[in-house]
This record gives sequence, structure tokens and C-alpha cells, in this order.
Amino acid sequence: MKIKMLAGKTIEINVDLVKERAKCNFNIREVTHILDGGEKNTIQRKKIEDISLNDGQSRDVIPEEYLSPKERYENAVKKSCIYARIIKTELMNMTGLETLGFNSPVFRRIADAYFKEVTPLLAHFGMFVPTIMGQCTPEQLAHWLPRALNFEIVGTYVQTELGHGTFIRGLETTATYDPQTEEFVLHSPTLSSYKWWAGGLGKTVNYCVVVAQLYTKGVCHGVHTFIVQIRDEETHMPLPGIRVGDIGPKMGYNTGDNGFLVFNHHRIPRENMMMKNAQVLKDGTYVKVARHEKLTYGTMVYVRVMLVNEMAFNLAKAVTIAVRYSAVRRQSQPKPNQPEPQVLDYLTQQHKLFICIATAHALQFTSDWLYKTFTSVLADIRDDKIDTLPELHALSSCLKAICTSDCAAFIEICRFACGGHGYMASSNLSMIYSYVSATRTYEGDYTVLLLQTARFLVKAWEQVEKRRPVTSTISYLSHAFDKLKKPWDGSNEGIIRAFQRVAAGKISACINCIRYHQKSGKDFEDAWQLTTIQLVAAAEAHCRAVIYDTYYNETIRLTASSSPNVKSVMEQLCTLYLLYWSLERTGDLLRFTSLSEKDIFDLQQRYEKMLAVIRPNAVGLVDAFDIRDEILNSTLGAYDGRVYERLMEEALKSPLNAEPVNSSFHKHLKPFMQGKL
Ligand SMILES: CCCCCCCCCCCCCCCCCCCC(=O)SCCNC(=O)CCNC(=O)[C@H](O)C(C)(C)COP(=O)(O)OP(=O)(O)OC[C@H]1O[C@@H](n2cnc3c(N)ncnc32)[C@H](O)[C@@H]1OP(=O)(O)O
Ligand SMILES: Cc1cc2nc3c(=O)[nH]c(=O)nc-3n(C[C@H](O)[C@H](O)[C@H](O)COP(=O)(O)OP(=O)(O)OC[C@H]3O[C@@H](n4cnc5c(N)ncnc54)[C@H](O)[C@@H]3O)c2cc1C
Repeated sequence: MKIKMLAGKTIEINVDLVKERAKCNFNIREVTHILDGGEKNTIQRKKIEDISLNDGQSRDVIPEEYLSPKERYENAVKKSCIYARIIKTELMNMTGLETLGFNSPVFRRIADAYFKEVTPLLAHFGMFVPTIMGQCTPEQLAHWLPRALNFEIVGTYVQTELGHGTFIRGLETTATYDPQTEEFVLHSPTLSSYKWWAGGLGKTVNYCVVVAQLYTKGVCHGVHTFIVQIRDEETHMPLPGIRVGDIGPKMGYNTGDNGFLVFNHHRIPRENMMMKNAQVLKDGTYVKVARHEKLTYGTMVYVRVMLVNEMAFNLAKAVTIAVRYSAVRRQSQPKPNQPEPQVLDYLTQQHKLFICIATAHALQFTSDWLYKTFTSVLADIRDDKIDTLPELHALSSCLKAICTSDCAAFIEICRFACGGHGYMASSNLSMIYSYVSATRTYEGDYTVLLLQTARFLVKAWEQVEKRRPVTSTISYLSHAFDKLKKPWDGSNEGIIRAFQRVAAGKISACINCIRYHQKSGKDFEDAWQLTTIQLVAAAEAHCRAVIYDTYYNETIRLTASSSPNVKSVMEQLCTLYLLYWSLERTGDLLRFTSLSEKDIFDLQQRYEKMLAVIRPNAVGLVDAFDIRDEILNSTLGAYDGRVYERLMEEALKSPLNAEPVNSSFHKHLKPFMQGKL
């Protein structure tokens, strides 16, 4: 251990980590600023972190794992109120909604210091408020938004039912308009129509956005959104006509009180239908306002966009833990009479971890770019232009699917990289994994969303065939008709072009397959179903080509005025990312490009050399994510590297260690061992 001064405090730092930090050849702060989107953002983030975390209110004395499910939930509610009060009274005033945004990733990031799993208010922040913002008329907005932002009401987003999650048009909950009383009657006609899953619904919220089939004048107009009060504002008792409760234990999100909700002819005022996109007049006349019927699905698109950022952050957390631990951990003796190396020195360990650092960068830059695309499409929609929506839907769908899936896979690799200690709850890797693995399913299942992107790609292909112009993210398709395979070019640009060729080749193969089935008598829907395995693969290839292109171009743009070493380490990571995926996808490259066996050998050599180049900067690179210990919440990943000390300290908190002999010994084990049981 070495004593060091950090932020005015004296702390002991593991000597290997001290040496690692001394080896780092770039300015860590500069990289942090790039990842935060500029120095101003870093300063603001740190200020917010200080306000939210410095009084220690986020910390639990007893680790959450030792509490009962009920106590864990109650503790999460308590901490939600502390944090929400800080956001409401100190942070909003400080920064202003317009500069920071209610759902700023900074608030989300700090939440991890408060909640090991999730806050029961996640869906209030993440879905209820955004739906109010996106689906209300100006009058409705003026009524509901201040109440929700001030936490006078807390809400969630209630869409999924026992019988249907993916197929929204198949939802069964009905909202039938009664012109006599000017009310909607909400009803759950079948068991499969019971609402299921909404976060915070079980015990926390008193309002929700409900997605239901709208009936007026005897006609069904499809799914629409309604603001529904479900609990009394004073007593919190469920209102008449409402049955509501918690759905029980899950793989994660256990402090999130996901709930069920059953309506028995529950009445709400006509004004509670969210009427920005469609209206029901007092006499029951239905009026369509929006030019695109899927604008009702806007909240889902928004959350899919936000989730890409969530993935970048979660992977940054996991790899910070795994790299710091790997620098501290020593194991085995590859050479006789030599000291045991840090496990970070093993090439295979570098192969596991450096791709995770690069992926966290790739996802961060892609997420920032996607968010900009999202806000620009939102502006188009405000100007009544809806032609950019399909591309946003296709992009957000595939990026949500691939980023959540890659992130979950890489977090699991971070756990493998930490050996046995990675399996300890106190490493926090299992909690990060269970949180992230759900994101592959919620807000649109992986396969289902990739098939949405595939629909867009198939249509785009047909446009390209007709020599019509297509949008920027699919402009590469226009080169797909070039007959000659170009010689393999292993530069970064060359690799990106090669993967665009792979995507185009896969889309073309899908088109051929669909047409083949159609020619043999199948209708389009059947031909589509028979091609779905390939369609999913084509959408994945397209998505990866978008990520490669965005990561590469954003790296160049964002480091244009950086110091030489920062520029070079960021470019090294980007090159590593492209080489890694080239080697992972040699089959595709052999099929669709002129890659040869010799080129694969060269790629492998370059990849391994790049691991060695990045090695001295590995700890510096994870330090640059600048994630506070309170947020990492990990015995293995803390800044000071006191791994074994922390593991022991945490072990001693186990209630089993409070007494030398547990009563079960005398009650069960001893009589059994003595043959008396
Ligand atoms: C205390 C302080 C704490 C501080 C915390 C701070 C908070 C920060 C928050 C940030 C993180 C947020 C985390 C939130 C947690 C969320 C938890 C999870 C919530 C949920 O899961 S909600 C439920 C989500 N459900 C889904 O996603 C269902 C998926 N299904 C669908 O999206 C659709 O049904 C599907 C599959 C797209 C099909 O729809 P369908 O109606 O059948 O449409 P068609 O297939 O017929 O397609 C017709 C046509 O429309 C196009 N389309 C479809 N969807 C869209 C869309 N959204 N936008 C635009 N266009 C769309 C489709 O492509 C077709 O087009 P064609 O041209 O091909 O005809
Ligand atoms: C932790 C968590 C939190 C959640 N929070 C909320 C919430 O706050 N509010 C809310 O409304 N919902 C919420 N959900 C529900 C979530 O949105 C759905 O579970 C999700 O959209 C998947 O739908 P499903 O469960 O119906 O899966 P299904 O659609 O039944 O999927 C089952 C399988 O069928 C496949 N499949 C389905 N349709 C097709 C198809 N057309 N083609 C090919 N394969 C297909 C899928 O790929 C999957 O493999 C939450 C879920 C979880 C896990």
C-alpha cells in the first residue's frame, strides 16, 4: 500500500495501481471531458455528484442483500424520497430544466450510489413524465406536468399485459367512451388482459399512463394512452374498481415493485385521454390529429434511445471494476523463479477486457449521436414533417437490441475476468448484469426489434433497386450493385466499408430468399416468416456497420483538437474495436468480401499488437470513466484497490457472523450428526 492524497483526504492505494497510474501516458482528465461531452459537462456532473453524495445519505449501513424483500423495498422508497428531494430542491434550481434535462444521464448515474437494484421511481422519471411530455395537448401538459415534476403525483407506464407485451395491437384492456357522463370506462375483460410488469405499480405510484383499446360509438380505434388515477392521493388506498399489487420476486429489479393492475369498469374523465395525437369529442366523435399513427409509441422510442446511453454507462462500470481488479490480482507462474504476474498481463485477460473499454466508448459516442438524431426528428415532427420517423424507429430499434445484448455479454465477461471474487455480490457485477440483462427484453425484445429494422431495410433495398435516393444511414446500399469485389483493405475505413458490404450482402440474400419463397407460391407474410433468421442477422449486420461508422467518425471529430497522446489512445481503442469484430466475423467477411486466409493472419497479429500497445494505459482508461466509488459500489473496483481488505470487511457484515454458533446447529445439524434425527 502507498499513502496518497486524493481530494484533500489521505488514502492508502494499492502499490500495483500506483504503478499502473504512473505508466499512463495520456491526460486522463482530457478523456473524461470527451466522454462527458465537454469540460463544462464534467464540471457540472462533478458538482451535482458532490451535492447528491457528499452528505453520505445514499449509503446503507447494512448491505441490502441481508434485508427481507419488504425491507429492501421500504429502504428503496426512503432513499428515493431523499434523492428525489435533492433533485427537486437543489439540482433543478441549480441548473435549470432546459440545460440539464429531467432525465439527464447524470441523475441516472448518481442513482446507482443510492440503489443497489433500482428505485421504485425509475418509471416515473423514465416513462411517466416523458409520456406526459410527448402525448399531451398544451392544456393537458399545463395540468399534469407540474404535478408530476413536483412529485405531487407519482406515476408509471402501464402497457404490457399477462397475455401480450410485444404485440401492442393485441392488448385487450378496453377504454369505452360514455357520452352520457363524458367518461371513459376502463375494463380488464379477461385474465390475459390483466396489466403486468409496470415498474413502481405494485405499491408506489398513485397515477399511471394506461395503454388500452379505445372504443367510441361502438367502433374500436386501436390502442391509445390515458392518465388514470389508481390510488387515493391521501390514503394511498386503491380506488374502487381497481385491483393492484406486486408481481413478486424477479431475477433483478426487486426494489422496483413491478406490479399488476386489474380494472373493473373503472371510470375516468374524458380529459384524461392523452389527446395530442387523437381526440374523442364530448359527443364521442373520434378525431385523428397526428399524421403518423405510431406517434402513440413515442415513449418507447425515447426510452430505446436512452437505453443506449444506459448501456455505455453500465459497461463502463463493469470494466472499471474488472480492470482495476486485474491490476491488483496476481496469479500463476508462467516463468519459473519469477514473481506471479498481475492477471492484467495475460494476453487472454487483455482480450477479455480491452474490447469492453472500447465498446463503452463506442456505445457512448453512438448514444450521443443517436440522441442528436432523436431530437432532430422530434423537431421535424413538431413542424409536421414525419418522413424521418421510420429511419429513427429503425435505428433506435436495432441499436437498442444490439447495445443491450452486447453490453450484457461483455459484463458477464468482466465477471469471468474477476474469477471467483467476481461472483461475490459485493463485487457488484452480478447486480449490474441482472439489471442489464433485462434491458435486452424490456422496451422491445431483441429479436422483435431487429425484425422491425429489417422491415425498413427490405423497403430501403427496394428503393435502391429502383435507383431512388435513400437516407444517410443506408446510403451504403447504393454500392451493393457494384459487381466486382474490391481488394481487401485492412485500414479502419476499409474495414468499415467491408462491413457495409456484409450488411448489404445479407439484406440482398434476404430479398432473394423472400422472392424465392414467393415464386414457389407463398404469400409475402409466409415468405417473410421463412426468412426471419436471416432478416435478424441482416439487421444485426446493418446495426454493427452503423456503430463502426459512428464510432470511427466521432472519434476523429471529438479528438480533432486533443493532445497527441489522447488522440492516439482513443484511435487505438477504435482500431482495436474494428479488428476485434473483423476477427469475430471472419465468416461474414470471407463470404462477402475478398478477405483471404493471409489477411486473417495479419488481422490477428495487428489485434494482438494493439492489446500490447493499450496495456500500459488500461488503468488510466478506466480511471477516465471517472466513476465514483459510491456509484461503483464494488469491493473489487474501488479507486484505491484495497480489494482483499474490502472483501473481508464486507464478509464480516454477514448476519451469520454475528454469533459464533448458529442455532440451527443445536436444532438440526447436531441431532442429525448424532443419529438422533
Ligand atoms: C429517484 C431518482 C432516479 C433518477 C433516475 C433517472 C431516470 C432516467 C431514465 C433513463 C432510463 C429509462 C429506463 C426506463 C425503464 C423502463 C422499463 C421498461 C418499460 C417497458 O418495457 S414499457 C413496454 C415496452 N413495450 C414494448 O416495447 C413493446 C414492443 N412492441 C412494439 O414496439 C410494437 O408493437 C411492434 C413490435 C413495433 C409492432 O407494432 P405494430 O403496431 O404491430 O406495428 P406493425 O408491426 O404492424 O408495424 C406497422 C408500421 O409501424 C412501424 N412502427 C412500429 N413501431 C413504430 C414506432 N415506435 N415508431 C415508428 N414506426 C413504428 C413499423 O415499422 C411498421 O412500418 P412499415 O412501414 O413497415 O409498415
Ligand atoms: C424488468 C422488466 C421491467 C418491465 N417494465 C415494464 C413497464 O414498466 N411497463 C410495461 O408496460 N412493461 C414492462 N415490461 C414488459 C416488457 O416490455 C415486455 O416483457 C417486453 O416488451 C417483451 O414482451 P413479452 O414479455 O410479451 O415477450 P414475448 O413477445 O412473449 O416474447 C417471447 C418470445 O417470443 C418471441 N417473439 C415474440 N413475437 C415475435 C415475433 N413477432 N417474431 C419473432 N419472435 C417473436 C420473442 O423474441 C421472445 O423470444 C417490463 C419487463 C421487464 C422484464
